[in-house]
Amino acid sequence: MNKRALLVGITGGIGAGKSIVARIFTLLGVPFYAADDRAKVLMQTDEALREGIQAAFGREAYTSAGELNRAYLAATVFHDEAATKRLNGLVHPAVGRDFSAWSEAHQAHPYVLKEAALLVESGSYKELDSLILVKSPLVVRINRILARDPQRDLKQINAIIDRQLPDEEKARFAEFIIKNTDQKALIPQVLTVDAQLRKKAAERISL
Ligand SMILES: CC(C)(COP(=O)(O)OP(=O)(O)OC[C@H]1O[C@@H](n2cnc3c(N)ncnc32)[C@H](O)[C@@H]1O)[C@@H](O)C(=O)NCCC(=O)NCCS
Ligand SMILES: Nc1ncnc2c1ncn2[C@@H]1O[C@H](COP(=O)(O)OP(=O)(O)OP(=O)(O)O)[C@@H](O)[C@H]1O
Repeated sequence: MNKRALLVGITGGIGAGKSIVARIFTLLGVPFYAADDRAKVLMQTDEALREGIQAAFGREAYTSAGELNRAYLAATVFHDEAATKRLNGLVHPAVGRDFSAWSEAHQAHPYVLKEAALLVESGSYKELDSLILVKSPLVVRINRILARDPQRDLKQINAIIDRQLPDEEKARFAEFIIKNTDQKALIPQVLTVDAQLRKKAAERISL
């Protein structure tokens, strides 16, 4: 008998709508781990990680007040594939450890959700039981990010897109696809996926 909560990933390219979809799951009572947000907290609070980031990217990676200098890091890494890889190599292991501890504390639920832009790229989807891909047309994503992130220009958004796998590649690893376009309502799609995941979790327990 396996009573462990299913580990479910939710991924998608920049601006696809992962966070908005994840918020609907949280309204259904599903525990939710926002890896991109946790990454920033860990970059701030994990001393070994801070030192690694400063050694790789210089003292400017943190402000004089000790805050993570996101604008500097974004400008430094996203236009440079090797630099992005170096940052990922420092941050992703710390996030992996943090997620393991978090998911251990939520075992009583049928399933938990881990949201991250890079679940496929980082290979961490292999440690999950299921993957949801949130998809939106590229032009819609770009316009949403231009509206959401005034600090980012089109050049930086395109650089970020270049650092991520295209949806067609990600879709090969996804069990569920949620389409976030103006043509398709999100809530019914989330309800369908939630019902299927609860069924999958219940079937595992009865095995
Ligand atoms: C470089 C940082 C500080 C820039 O912060 P900023 O607030 O400007 O951007 P934000 O984090 O909101 O990222 C914007 C979008 O870029 C994409 N993105 C973020 N990190 C990466 C990355 N390493 N590679 C490719 N795309 C990325 C995501 O779609 C994300 O939503 C930040 O993105 C970061 O710390 N990235 C490394 C951590 C990471 O890999 N996070 C993602 C998975 S855990
Ligand atoms: N269906 C929608 N209708 C209206 N606005 C939307 C819709 N989906 C997403 N948005 C808006 O588009 C922006 C991007 O969505 P969201 O932050 O959920 O994307 P994300 O995939 O989490 O992006 P990132 O990878 O950058 O974190 C947000 O401002 C969000 O409110």
